[in-house]
Amino acid sequence: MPSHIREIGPKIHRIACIPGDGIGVDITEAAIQVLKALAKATGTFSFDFTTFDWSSTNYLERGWYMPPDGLSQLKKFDAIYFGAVGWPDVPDHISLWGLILPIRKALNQYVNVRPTRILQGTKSPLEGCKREDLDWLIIRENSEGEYSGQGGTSHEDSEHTVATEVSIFTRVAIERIMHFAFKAAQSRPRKHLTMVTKSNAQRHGMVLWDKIFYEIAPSYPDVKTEKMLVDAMTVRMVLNPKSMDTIVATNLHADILTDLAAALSGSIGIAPSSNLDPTRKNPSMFEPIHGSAPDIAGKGIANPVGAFWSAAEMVRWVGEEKAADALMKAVEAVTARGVKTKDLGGSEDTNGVTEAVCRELEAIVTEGA
Ligand SMILES: NC(=O)c1ccc[n+]([C@@H]2O[C@H](COP(=O)([O-])OP(=O)(O)OC[C@H]3O[C@@H](n4cnc5c(N)ncnc54)[C@H](O)[C@@H]3O)[C@@H](O)[C@H]2O)c1
Ligand SMILES: O=C(O)[C@H](O)[C@@H](O)C(=O)O
Ligand SMILES: [K+]
Ligand SMILES: [Mn+2]
Repeated sequence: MPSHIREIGPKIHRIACIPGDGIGVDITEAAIQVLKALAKATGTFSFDFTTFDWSSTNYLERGWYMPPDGLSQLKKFDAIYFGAVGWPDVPDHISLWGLILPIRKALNQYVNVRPTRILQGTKSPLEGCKREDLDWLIIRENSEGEYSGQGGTSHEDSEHTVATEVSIFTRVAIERIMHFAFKAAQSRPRKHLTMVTKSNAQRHGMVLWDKIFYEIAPSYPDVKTEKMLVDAMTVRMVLNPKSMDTIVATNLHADILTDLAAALSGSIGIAPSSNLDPTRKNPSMFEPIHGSAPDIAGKGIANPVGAFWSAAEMVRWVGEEKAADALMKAVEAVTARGVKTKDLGGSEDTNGVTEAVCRELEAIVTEGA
């Protein structure tokens, strides 16, 4: 189209979908259904979905997860929606390093944003924990640390086997994640940032991590800061959830803490994540934090709420704030009515929850128009 001709009609957001494996497929399908309903109800934008069949099943047949130009194909999209990768017949390090990790790294998605809340009509397994007592935003370093992929194995299959798994911490990556975390903390009412570390035992990388946190803190004088060792952090999350707000942690620490956070908020099935390239030079990627759940795959019972919440974050990232709010409102209206999957104590299946959210969306958007 010549540049002087303005595009007419609703805005189109081009989304790459990678359902992957197991329940990744079920929940991506559910998310696409809900996103289509959202676009239809608002009438002001639409999605153009392209699905990529990059999965463990196809890896076993083809010998690759992504084709050689896979990453450059993804770069053409406005955002990426991801299900889950990993299946028992492929070693987990092959699947993770074949698909999700190269995308996060090559597309410079150096932040992983993982919010935790207790949704309406659901409850925490913690006795007496009210909805307002647990509201966290966990900022995960998403490019290096324990996930740098450095190391190797020598003398394999012998009694002298040596394997190293080297964590890498760079000033550049620590500075950018800390700035992101401080800004995130600043944007929330409590303006409180907890830095998670293990600098008592890990005396190089983690010490640099702490040092840069304290170097950067004075640039955000309105943010209250504190430091927590990761082991003590697990105790505090369980015993005193109310005492925390925004949290910044390394790649591995935040991976583990966010599964715990999800469980404390009711279920791993509700937790969303955004793999962001804050520079916006590359598309960002949105996925629930859970994996492919082989134990429940193919049964149609996976909780799609984490997938919908991730989809809402994607909608917000591409600039449709009002639509993102409407989607979350619809999800919570549905959970509030008790329309929930088994992991949340309900009796609905994936499809039942998905259709309820689609119906709710129409009502909410019409009401708000
Ligand atoms: N980003 C990713 O794609 C990602 C994330 C985590 C794990 N994995 C991979 O997934 C595979 C399985 O890993 P795992 O079993 O450790 O973790 P998992 O998150 O897949 O499952 C853990 C438990 O939570 C339950 N669960 C997860 N999501 C649910 C949902 N939406 N609704 C209801 N219950 C749900 C599962 O049934 C299981 O009992 C492995 O291959 C792993 O490497 C991938
Ligand atoms: O990053 C990881 O460890 C896995 O992809 C998964 O566990 C996740 O949390 O994204
Ligand atoms: K996932
Ligand atoms: Mn994880």
